[in-house]
Amino acid sequence: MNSLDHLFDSLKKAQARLELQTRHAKDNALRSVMAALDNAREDILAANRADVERARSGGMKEALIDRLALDSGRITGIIDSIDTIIRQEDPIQKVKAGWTMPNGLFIEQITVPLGVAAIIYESRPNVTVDAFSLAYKAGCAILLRGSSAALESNRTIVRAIKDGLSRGGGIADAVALADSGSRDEIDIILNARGKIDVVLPRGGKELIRRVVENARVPVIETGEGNCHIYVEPSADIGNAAGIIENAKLQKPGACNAAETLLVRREIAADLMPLVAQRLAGKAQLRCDERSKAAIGSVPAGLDLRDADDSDWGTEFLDYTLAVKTVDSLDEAITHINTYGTKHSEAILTKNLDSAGEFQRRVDAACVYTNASIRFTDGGEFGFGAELGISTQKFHARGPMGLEALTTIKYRISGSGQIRP
Ligand SMILES: NC(=O)C1=CN([C@@H]2O[C@H](COP(=O)(O)OP(=O)(O)OC[C@H]3O[C@@H](n4cnc5c(N)ncnc54)[C@H](OP(=O)(O)O)[C@@H]3O)[C@@H](O)[C@H]2O)C=CC1
Ligand SMILES: N[C@@H](CCC(=O)OP(=O)(O)O)C(=O)O
Repeated sequence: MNSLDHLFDSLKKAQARLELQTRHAKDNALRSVMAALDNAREDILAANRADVERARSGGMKEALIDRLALDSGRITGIIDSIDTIIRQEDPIQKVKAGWTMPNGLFIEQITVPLGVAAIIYESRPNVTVDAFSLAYKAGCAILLRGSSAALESNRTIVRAIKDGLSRGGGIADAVALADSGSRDEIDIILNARGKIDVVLPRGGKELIRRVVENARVPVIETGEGNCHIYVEPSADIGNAAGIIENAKLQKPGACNAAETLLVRREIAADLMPLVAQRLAGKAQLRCDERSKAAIGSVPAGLDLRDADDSDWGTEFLDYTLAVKTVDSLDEAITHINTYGTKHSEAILTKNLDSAGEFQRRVDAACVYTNASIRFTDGGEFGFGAELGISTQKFHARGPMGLEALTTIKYRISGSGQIRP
């Protein structure tokens, strides 16, 4: 018996009941959770302030504090995302395909919940609500293991969720928080074969390595985002500068922020001065020799450094952008396929052939033409929320919403057939 066994048991029992709930019952329970979170707003903010203070005094950098910190507006956004999930179709018991065999057997492929899920995630309190809401709607019980940096926020949020479920006729045991703050519980989760049906690690390299090397339960990996923007000679310079600024500055601590800009030689002298101007005083540029020269006179406040080779493989998660000049589309694609993490990649171009080649050859979950890679997000894709962004290829890829929490079952109806 380990410290989480009682949770595994109650989650399993709760999941068996949840799987049989109608859409109406699940949506009512989720509506009640919305109200409970709204009622708990001040408590959540107070708990979050304590987490933020602790994180700040522990030296967490500001881009990551921004991920952890809540304010009333963010709480409203979190509550609204539940409403979007409520409005989504029930993903369970959907007939995906059906056919009759020559012997009269009627075979249907129907969607069913994955079962009991566990998610290990970063210091983002919104994920606590997003992961729970998606799981509940998909008929999955969920064990939440958020970062110890967000412990107080998560405890308060999960208390409110359970309260909402109880008041709304839902199944409060379908959600649990692993809250010892110790990483020992992660090892217990990874070994919970037969108790946990799937583990979703959502975080950086070290977490993913530990999970992949030690898990005895099925895993859907998410991964770090070393994401690129590649600008072709035909790109609209004004649009390109706006997209680069957005992809770097809008949320630099997010996995879908841009880390390296690849600029084609022919456009470097036009684009780089504009990029330098837009990022001066806001981000550090780490340029190779040619992109540095293309900036010309350095605008006031620009933090300009020389790039070194280790920058191409670095996810800065900060106000830092590496810049490299490339001579061809092929060089850009090769660079991305060498250093990228198969997350989100963009080409900015008016040339449809280049766009097509980029989208076919770049090996990533999300490939964009002429848009910011910051859109890689379940909410932005219309899923209401996300469990994370899968950067591997099995079961789910890219932002994972309700469908990622389902699998299929074959339902076969006969009239006495036996196999000859
Ligand atoms: N693709 C995607 O969907 C996402 C990717 N990311 C990536 O995650 C990274 C940023 O997240 P970050 O804040 O660093 O989160 P971390 O990877 O540091 O932490 C995430 C969770 O994993 C735990 N953890 C971290 N390292 C280990 C380890 N070695 N063994 C066991 N558990 C561990 C943490 O526990 P604790 O802190 O409590 O010890 C926390 O609960 C970036 O690389 C980003 O790109 C982030 C979110 C989504
Ligand atoms: N999809 C999210 C980013 C994914 C995510 O959570 O990343 P991270 O900020 O690294 O924890 C968003 O667009 O904000």
